[in-house]
Amino acid sequence: MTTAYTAARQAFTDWGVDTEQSLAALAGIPISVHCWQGDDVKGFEQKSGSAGGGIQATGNHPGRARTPDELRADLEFAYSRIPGRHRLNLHAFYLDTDETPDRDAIEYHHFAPWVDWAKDQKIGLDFNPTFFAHAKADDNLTLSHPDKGIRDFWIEHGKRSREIAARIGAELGSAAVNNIWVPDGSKDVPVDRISARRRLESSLDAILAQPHDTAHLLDAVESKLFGIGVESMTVGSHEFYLGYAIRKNTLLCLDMGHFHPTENIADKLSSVALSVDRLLLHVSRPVRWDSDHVILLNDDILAMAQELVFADLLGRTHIGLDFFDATISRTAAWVIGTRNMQKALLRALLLPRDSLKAAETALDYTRRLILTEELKDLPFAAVWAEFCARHNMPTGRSLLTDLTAYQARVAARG
Ligand SMILES: C[C@H](O)[C@H](O)[C@@H](O)C(=O)CO
Ligand SMILES: [Mn+2]
Repeated sequence: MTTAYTAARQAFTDWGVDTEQSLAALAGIPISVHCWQGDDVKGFEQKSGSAGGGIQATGNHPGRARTPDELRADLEFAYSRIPGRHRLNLHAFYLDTDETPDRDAIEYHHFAPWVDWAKDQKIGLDFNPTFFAHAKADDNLTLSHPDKGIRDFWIEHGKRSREIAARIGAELGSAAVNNIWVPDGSKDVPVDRISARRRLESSLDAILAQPHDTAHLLDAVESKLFGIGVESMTVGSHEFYLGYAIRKNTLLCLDMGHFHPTENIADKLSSVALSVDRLLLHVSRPVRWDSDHVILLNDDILAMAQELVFADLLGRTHIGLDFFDATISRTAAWVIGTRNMQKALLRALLLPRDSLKAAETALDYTRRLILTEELKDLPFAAVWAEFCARHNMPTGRSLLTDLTAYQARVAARG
């Protein structure tokens, strides 16, 4: 225990906060790290083609992972510099096999090497069907496509993804969150929105018809506002999926890049939490659009973490990350982004929430303001440093050295 932590512990104790309790709570919060930051959302199918679907990884920093083994090596390094025990969020087009199944023919054995690896790493796995980066998604329509043949192809992909995710959850003894996001939308103003939305709803119903043990599989649906090439209408809008999640009892995925730039996503948590049982977050940082920038320890992330803690939502929220920056080291992006989410959660856990809530309940907004501003000077960093020390994790210059050295080792990949 460092002297800085001892002093910090006393400072928080003076505010009625037990830092040991906060550290223990943080250690129990898994973050689902997204595989697709490691290779710029390209996947490992033996097919060409960009991500499409209105998402875009920009940049060409050397060192992109090109194979499952390279991606797992990068992930192992990243997890070795992130305190705590976490999860991997895997997309269906990251299959690890010499076979070349089409999306409607994927099977569990195509992902078994990932499950074996997750067992060795003692991490959980989450899953995502991949409804983009495929010729049958070139119209930016999949589950809502007017052509039944195309819808049936994607429905089969969705069904198989659930089967695979459920098997993964059973194998690892930890429910896999299977998150459905489709890029469906239109570049220009449509004239028949409701038909597209009825087709999407019907396709989702077909995918979700097969019941699964929620100890193995948790179904999530992810809304969006727009994408590149689908600027005028997204079939799976927030309103569509909020209603769908309530009626079908699925998780609702809120991605921080999927709303108008002025919207406060943290504010949505307590509202949707009154109607849906469980939530999935894609913590991201939009810059002018859904640009998927690496998250900073900024007000948006701090507000998200504070809502999770103050509204007591940690127990029913799965925290996933979603950003892909190809202009920097991809392993550094994972490490910095995940640690920033942890820092934000720790800061929220270290706040005297009862005192803050009491001031608000008493309508004593002066006291609330004095508290919120004075509390910003508390020694949060010393408690974070203690958390890292207890997990034998580097900070500051030694973290910089480690991240730089690893990137130098993979840069030769080109
Ligand atoms: C790769 C993911 O499915 C994708 O990022 C999705 O979650 C999303 O946010 C699309 O904008
Ligand atoms: Mn997302």
